[in-house]
Amino acid sequence: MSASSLSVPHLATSSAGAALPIALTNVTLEYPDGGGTIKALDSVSLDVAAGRMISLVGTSGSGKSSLLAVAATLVRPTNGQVAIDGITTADLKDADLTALRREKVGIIFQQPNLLASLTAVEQLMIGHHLRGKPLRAARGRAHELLGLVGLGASADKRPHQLSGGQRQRVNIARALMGDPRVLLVDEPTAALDHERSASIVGLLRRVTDEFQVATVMVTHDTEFVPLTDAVAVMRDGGLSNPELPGGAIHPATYSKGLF
Ligand SMILES: Nc1ncnc2c1ncn2[C@@H]1O[C@H](COP(=O)(O)OP(=O)(O)OP(=O)(O)O)[C@@H](O)[C@H]1O
Repeated sequence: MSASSLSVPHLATSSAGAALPIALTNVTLEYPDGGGTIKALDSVSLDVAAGRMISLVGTSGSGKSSLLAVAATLVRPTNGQVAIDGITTADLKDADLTALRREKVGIIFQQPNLLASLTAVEQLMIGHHLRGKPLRAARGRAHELLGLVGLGASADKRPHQLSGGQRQRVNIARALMGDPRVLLVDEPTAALDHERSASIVGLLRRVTDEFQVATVMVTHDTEFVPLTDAVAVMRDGGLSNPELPGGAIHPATYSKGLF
C-alpha cells in the first residue's frame, strides 16, 4: 500500500499558527515475525489540531492499536516522524520521551485500570504524588475534574462502588490531570451499554472542545462517529478511503454506511 494521510486542521484561523498537538509523518512500524517482519503501519501521516476529534476505525488487525501506540510514544516507529506539540520525538532519550508523554499526552484505554484501594479523587492524584508534586493543588484540580465529568458527588467512592460508565469517567478525568495536548482513546465504550456509551463519547467531545485537546478515538461504534470531526479508516496498516483523497471521510457519510 502506498503512503496515506489525514489532516484535521484548526477551525479557527486564530490558532492556525500554534504547534499541532499531534503530527505523524510517513510513519512505518514493523514487528519481527519469524525470519521476516510484519508491517503494522505503512507510511501513515496523520495530524490533528487542537479542539478536533477524530474516529479511527478499521477491521481487526488493520493497525489501529499500532497507530495509537506510536502516537502515544509508547512504541518508536521503524521509520517516519512523530511530533507532539511541535516536539519531534525521534532523537529524545527514553527518559525525555516519558517526560514529554506525561506532560502532553492523556491515554484512555477501554478498561479503566483503576486501583481497587483508592477513591476516585485519589486515582487522579496518585500520578502527582508519585512524581513528588504538591498534593494540595492536585486535590483541588482532581475535585474540579471529577465535577466536570459528572462525579462531583462520588469523589470518595472506590472502584467497586462505581458503575462501568462512572469508572470510565474517572479514567477520563485522570487523563486530564496533566493538562494534556493530546487525548488518545482506545475503544472507550467497549464495556458499556448503549446509553452509557453515548454519554462517554459525548463527554469526550465536550472535553475536546473545552480543553482544546486533539483527540484520536479508536472505535467500533460507528453510531457515535458523527460526534467527531473526521473519520480515519485503517486498512492493511494504511489510511484507506475510497471516496476522498487524504483519508478523510465526513462523519455523516460514514455513519450512513455510504463509504
Ligand atoms: N507485538 C506485536 N508483534 C507482532 N505483530 C504484531 C504485534 N502487535 C500487532 N501486530 C500485528 O500488526 C498488525 C496490526 O495490529 P493492530 O493490533 O495494530 O491492529 P488493530 O487494528 O488494532 O486490531 P484490533 O482491532 O483487533 O485490536 C496485525 O497484523 C498484528 O498481527
